[in-house]
Amino acid sequence: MASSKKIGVLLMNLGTPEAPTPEAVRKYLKEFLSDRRVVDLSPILWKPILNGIILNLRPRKVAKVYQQVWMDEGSPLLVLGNRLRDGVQNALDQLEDQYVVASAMTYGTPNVESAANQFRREGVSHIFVLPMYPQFSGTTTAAAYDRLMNSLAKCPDWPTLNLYHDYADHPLYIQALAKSVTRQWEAQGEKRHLVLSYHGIPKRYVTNGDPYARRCEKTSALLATQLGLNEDEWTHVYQSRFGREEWLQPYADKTLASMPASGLKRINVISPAFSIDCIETLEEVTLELGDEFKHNGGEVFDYIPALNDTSEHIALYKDIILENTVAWRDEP
Ligand SMILES: C=CC1=C(C)c2cc3[nH]c(cc4nc(cc5[nH]c(cc1n2)c(C)c5CCC(=O)O)C(CCC(=O)O)=C4C)c(C)c3C=C
Ligand SMILES: [Fe+2]
Ligand SMILES: [Fe+2]
Repeated sequence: MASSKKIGVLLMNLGTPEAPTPEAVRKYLKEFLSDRRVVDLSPILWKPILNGIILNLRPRKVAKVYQQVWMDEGSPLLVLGNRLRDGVQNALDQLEDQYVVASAMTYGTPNVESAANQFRREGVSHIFVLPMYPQFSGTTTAAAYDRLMNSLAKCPDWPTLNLYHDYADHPLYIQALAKSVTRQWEAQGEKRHLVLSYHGIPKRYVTNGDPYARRCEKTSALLATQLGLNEDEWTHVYQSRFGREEWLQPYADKTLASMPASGLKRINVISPAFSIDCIETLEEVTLELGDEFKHNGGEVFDYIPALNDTSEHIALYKDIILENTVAWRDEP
């Protein structure tokens, strides 16, 4: 007999400003950049830099960038993330009426408290938490879990929880990325050198034990194998450097600037660390890195979109969810 137990699925992502305005961006950056998982410097050192310099200069500049990518319904990270959430809910509903899929951001809204209220209303007793980061990092996945635990710290009773680690090497994730690449190659009528550009983190974090770089390298190697690429047909880089210390290398901007001189003038760029397109992919990769490449002699640059709400992405999330909740489904 089918169980009547309700299982919650909590999709967690980073967070995004509520509006493309300097005020909203300031509020967002203040919360995000005050998290010591993200910037681990001593608050005595970091607070004056954050409050005195960054939060005075960056919001106006970054708000203009958000204005360039903003959608009618809101920030791309939120809008496209909601579409994926709805797609996953529909896919699960076709199997059984047992799952409630909600999304929450680590910073800003919707937050874990609003998701918890939805779960409570729907009688959810078991929650599978799926951070939307394919490669685990303390700066993202663990920060999401810190946020969840802080919320639960005030709770006298807990749901049963299953916290997912990551899916950097999940076969359906690699297949979904490969499908995106081949779809792009078919549409453009040629196969090009493939740049895999990941969001960076400070190199020191990896030296101190963050597995992120290792997980990114794993994804790249598996995708290259899946696509049958030789070593000289793909390049692994890190983008989004922030601040003065050394971040993971090779840097995307420097690498792309040097490619045309070595004969690589027609490229595709994919950003596997982003499950959903956002300011970092729509502006930093598509516009900034594209310009950098072309200013240095590059001829053709095309970004391959994130998996967003494609059927392959929905199938991947559905598979992860079903596999990790199988024991709960059959409980009386
Ligand atoms: C300052 C340190 C930062 C670390 C470490 C970092 C890690 C990290 N971030 C993502 C995913 C996203 N980052 C996004 C935006 C963003 N990231 C940083 C800084 C760090 N990220 C900043 C300051 C910003 C805001 C924009 C800016 O001011 O430049 C986003 C997009 C949010 C959006 O609204 O669109 C995502 C997603 C990963 C995966 C990661 C490490 C693994
Ligand atoms: Fe970031
Ligand atoms: Fe950036």
